Amino acid sequence: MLALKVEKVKKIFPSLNSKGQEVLALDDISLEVNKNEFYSILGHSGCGKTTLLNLIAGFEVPTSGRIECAGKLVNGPGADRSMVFQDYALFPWLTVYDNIAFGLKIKGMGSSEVKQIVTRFAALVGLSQFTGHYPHQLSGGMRQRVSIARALVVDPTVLLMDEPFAALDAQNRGMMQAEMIRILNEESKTVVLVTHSIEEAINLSDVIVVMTRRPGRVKEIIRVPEPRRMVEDTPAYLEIRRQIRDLIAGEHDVSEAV
Ligand SMILES: Nc1ncnc2c1ncn2[C@@H]1O[C@H](COP(=O)(O)OP(=O)(O)OP(=O)(O)O)[C@@H](O)[C@H]1O
Repeated sequence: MLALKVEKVKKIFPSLNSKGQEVLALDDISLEVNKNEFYSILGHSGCGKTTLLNLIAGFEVPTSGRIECAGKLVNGPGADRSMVFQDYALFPWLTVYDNIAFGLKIKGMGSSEVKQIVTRFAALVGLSQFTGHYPHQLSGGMRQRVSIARALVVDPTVLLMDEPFAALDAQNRGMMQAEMIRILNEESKTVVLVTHSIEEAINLSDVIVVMTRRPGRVKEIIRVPEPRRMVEDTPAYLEIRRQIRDLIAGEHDVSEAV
């Protein structure tokens, strides 16, 4: 079953400068993401990865083409798509409990049901002991777990993640990748992740989309042979990493505008 369909999407941004040049950010992007598949988007800086996520989230509108989530046309933000941001975007004045509960309360859910769901997801991300803490009392990795729990409680059709672990040091980053695999094993989800890390994409994904430089187009779609079970430094791992590195390195640095 298709969770997400991106069909021939183009995005042109109006000029930000006095020269009046519009920016063709994305061109002819088509993707079909099945339920419970994990997609990663890789590509050079400025190729439109965040723009693609923002279009799927409904924060931006495509110039042409269409996006469907579970068969429904995306025409604005919705609870069927939640986003995890690099900078966590937590509410600093709310406790971990209230940050996680936020989307449920907005839906008007009663407090006993909210408590049941928040307790379950706080445990899922390993924060049961910290529900009374405020974000400033947590490490970066813990804040990102709150952000992931907050995104998951509303049971989105698609979880969108924009470089969620980029602000973490290498050790925490590795830990969060392992956590993500554990969470997805317990709570199957359709995910679209934007990352700059080839290794992160290989470790987490079923499918890796390599984009061209701007205007961002789909350059190659690669299926990971053993999703979430690839062992680093084995020949299969090194081969897929080489393939992706070559694809990205093969993109020349030419700026284009329309
Ligand atoms: N609101 C906007 N108005 C004008 N141009 C924009 C806007 N948002 C993005 N762009 C341009 O669109 C292109 C794609 O930007 P985007 O942030 O999606 O790239 P990215 O691949 O996510 O980059 P990075 O990896 O550096 O985060 C860039 O040239 C950017 O300057």
